[in-house]
Amino acid sequence: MSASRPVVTFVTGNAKKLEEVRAILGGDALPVRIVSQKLDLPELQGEPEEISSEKCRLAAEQVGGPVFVEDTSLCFNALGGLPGPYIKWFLEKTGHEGLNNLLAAYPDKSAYAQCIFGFSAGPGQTPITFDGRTPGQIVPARGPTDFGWDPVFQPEGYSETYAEMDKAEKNKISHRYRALVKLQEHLVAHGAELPPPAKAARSE
Ligand SMILES: O=P(O)(O)OP(=O)(O)OP(=O)(O)OC[C@H]1O[C@@H](n2cnc3c(O)ncnc32)[C@H](O)[C@@H]1O
Ligand SMILES: [Mg+2]
Repeated sequence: MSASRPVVTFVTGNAKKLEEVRAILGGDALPVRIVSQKLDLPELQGEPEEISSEKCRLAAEQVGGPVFVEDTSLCFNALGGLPGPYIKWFLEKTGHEGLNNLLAAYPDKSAYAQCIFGFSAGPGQTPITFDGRTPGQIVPARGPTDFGWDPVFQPEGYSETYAEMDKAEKNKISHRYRALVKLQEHLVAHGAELPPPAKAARSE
């Protein structure tokens, strides 16, 4: 039975994102089957919503069927929301310490993590976006360093950084969780209308 469910491909080059998306979405409750494909898609400059939407449009063309992607931003309030969608490059070039140093001149260390999922029913189908935000503070790095900027982000109301938190705990309050709940609702409501699996989608 599960083999005939429409297939939706999560396109990402990031294994940790995939791990969290799988953990949050869980097993068989959806009317669609989620598979994944590792593609490094070009990302435009612009507002996070446009980046996610355009990334999704390209993913749908490349995969040739229903897809979703996500784009994650880390936004510092003192810097008007930067680095925002460019956090990947800031992190890569300056590291955790550099991210803290960016805020050295400002008393306001508040930030928010934002995740925007883009979903498209297939090539030529306009992407829909679903966003989720978690507010917090930028702090000196604490905890394991296996996922991006997790060690420097301490969510509001918690004394641990994302990195120090239990994975399950992070997944209950994270920006990714909050956005994914909305995508999940959409898939529950409309997933069965998607075309049945035609081309076998790749899974990894
Ligand atoms: O292929 P895609 O899905 O684009 O994967 P990516 O790693 O390029 O991801 P983004 O373009 O969304 O860039 C977001 C950056 O933030 C990091 N990141 C994403 N989600 C995170 C999270 O929940 N905690 C910590 N770091 C995260 C990620 O490793 C990137 O460096
Ligand atoms: Mg990317």
